[in-house]
Amino acid sequence: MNIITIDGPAAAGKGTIALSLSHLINFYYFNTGNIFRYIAKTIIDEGLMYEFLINKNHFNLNKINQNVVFLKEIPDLVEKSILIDEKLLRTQEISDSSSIIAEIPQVREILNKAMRKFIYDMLGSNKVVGCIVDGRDTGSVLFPNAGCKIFITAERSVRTQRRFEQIRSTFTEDFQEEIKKKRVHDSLVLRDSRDGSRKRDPMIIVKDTIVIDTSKISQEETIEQILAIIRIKLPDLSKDYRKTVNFI
Ligand SMILES: Nc1ncnc2c1ncn2[C@@H]1O[C@H](COP(=O)(O)OP(=O)(O)OP(=O)(O)O)[C@@H](O)[C@H]1O
Ligand SMILES: Nc1ccn([C@@H]2O[C@H](COP(=O)(O)O)[C@@H](O)[C@H]2O)c(=O)n1
Repeated sequence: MNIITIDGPAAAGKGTIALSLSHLINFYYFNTGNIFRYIAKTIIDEGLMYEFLINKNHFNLNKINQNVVFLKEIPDLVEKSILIDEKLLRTQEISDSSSIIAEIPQVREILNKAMRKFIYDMLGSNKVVGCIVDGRDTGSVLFPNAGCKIFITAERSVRTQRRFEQIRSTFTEDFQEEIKKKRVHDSLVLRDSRDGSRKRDPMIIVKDTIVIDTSKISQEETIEQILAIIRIKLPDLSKDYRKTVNFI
């Protein structure tokens, strides 16, 4: 199956690498984390986060139905999360909240179904050669039959530094929160812990996955390594793309 999954902990570089790679091999790129972030933003915007926190396992998802038609129009939800300005989803508050929301089995069930359908429809439409999907459980749960599974990681201190610099450089003053490295670090620790220990679909490395530690290598080197893996894992694709300079 022409699906490449890239999983890994927060700020490991999944999104950056997946996006560059998608341009190089002409795959559609889908960031599953943005879906969880979009739900978190909606719950926060509706003023329901407190209620969600104190009532986590019994939170009535229909409560946010009025504005996002959460349960009725799931495909719409995926579309909406794609269309939204990504900067709005990248605040510290949303990062933290999304991993809390992602612990709820009902949320995962609904979103997994919608995301799978979206990607299969995309592949079935023949508009794209393949899809790159990144997240935490894309190789283990979402697309266990993916042709190529990568797990990108990096030491926590490296990830903290990368995220800190990313926030500082990306956000305009309007979105700028008071950024403290300790806050960024603490948030990563918490998210890693929640994502790795939740009962439903935790972040794990399944056996047919190739792990790349990017702590000491550049983005370019990481991409080179992944292209080499793709050549082996998706040989038919490399045949189709023999003429594509970057892929040979
Ligand atoms: N060798 C590297 N590989 C990947 N990203 C790197 C590397 N060096 C620096 N970065 C930077 O690290 C930052 C974090 O990357 P990115 O946002 O892609 O992480 P992520 O794993 O998708 O995070 P999250 O899961 O929290 O969304 C980016 O600013 C990226 O440019
Ligand atoms: N497949 C996924 C993707 C994401 N999550 C949760 O969403 C949070 C935000 O994701 P980012 O990739 O944008 O950082 C993340 O911390 C996870 O809790 C998930 O559970 N499964």
